[in-house]
Amino acid sequence: MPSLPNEHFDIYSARNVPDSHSWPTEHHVTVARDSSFPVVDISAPGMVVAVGAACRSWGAFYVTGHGVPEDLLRRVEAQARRLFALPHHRKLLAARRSGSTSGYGPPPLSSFFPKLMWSEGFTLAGDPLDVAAKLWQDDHSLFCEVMEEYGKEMKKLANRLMKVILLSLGLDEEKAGRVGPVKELTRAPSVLQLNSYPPCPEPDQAMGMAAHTDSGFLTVLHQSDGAGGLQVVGPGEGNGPVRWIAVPPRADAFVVNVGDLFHILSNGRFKSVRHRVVVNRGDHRVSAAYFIGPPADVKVGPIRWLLGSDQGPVFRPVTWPEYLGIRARLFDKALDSVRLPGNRIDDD
Ligand SMILES: O=C(O)CCC(=O)C(=O)O
Ligand SMILES: [Fe+2]
Repeated sequence: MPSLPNEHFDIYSARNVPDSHSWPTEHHVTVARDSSFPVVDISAPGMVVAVGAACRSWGAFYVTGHGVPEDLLRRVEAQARRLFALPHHRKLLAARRSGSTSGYGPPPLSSFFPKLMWSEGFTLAGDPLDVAAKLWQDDHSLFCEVMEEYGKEMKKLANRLMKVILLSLGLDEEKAGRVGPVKELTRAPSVLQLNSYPPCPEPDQAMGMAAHTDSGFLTVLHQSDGAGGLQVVGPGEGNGPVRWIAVPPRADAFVVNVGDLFHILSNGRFKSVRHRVVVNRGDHRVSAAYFIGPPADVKVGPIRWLLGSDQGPVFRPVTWPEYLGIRARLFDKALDSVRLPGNRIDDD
């Protein structure tokens, strides 16, 4: 594991980027702002169509009108910063163990890359106390309260978003409520990933988080104010060079990403968005990514109401853990490996 103490290089006090963290330059291609990156106010009339269009073309959008109190966002960020400010040896007390999702360590996707990333994270899967009690003996109640409150708000928002997105696929209210994996969302695990990207003396050489798609249904991401760093691949991938588009922080918005399981559920209609994080010289960025997915025992396949005589299922059904197992072996070839032969995706 890259975070073993004897291999530890402290990215918080680094004066240069060592070879272990130096990424080849093809990882730093074209970056542009794109004013057509979708912004959807989910409290506004007519937003169902806008959400659907965003999921099809970008697989990501800013969501505003979400109702999550600003004050809670500030408290989450403050607690995340307090966590990352702990000395490395203390953080290691909550190190992510193999076979477990929770805990401290490099980004979970690190094992797929030969170079180390300029970030670290805490994964809170289930009760935040499991992690917090290892770090603070008496002083964890505020951290836990804030993360639990945030988890509840995120679950509410997630359910709302899932419903809207299903309506955008043309399902009526009754059918949207009957889609198996979605109906079961209330017993789905909550997974919150807190990420820390310290300032980097040579940002062009380092990588905050390498390009990937998320595995679940949706990710709801809050990023701290400042220089930003999140980039997504814009529409039109496959026709010419990849266009990495910056998605800077907005105080009034979360970024929503469509993940691989929603790509499967929508039978390929929605794009599972490739994204990455670059770092900067002056700003210590933190983010909180809330992952929404089905309970472990629920199989996810294309929604049957989306299938017809001219459109068969493009993917075979998989559970989330099964899919994570496939990703652990194949990483970005995982979706292809659950694709059924002979069916293709219609591009809208
Ligand atoms: O920090 C960010 O903006 C993105 C984090 C992310 O992509 C992830 O945790 O999967
Ligand atoms: Fe991600």
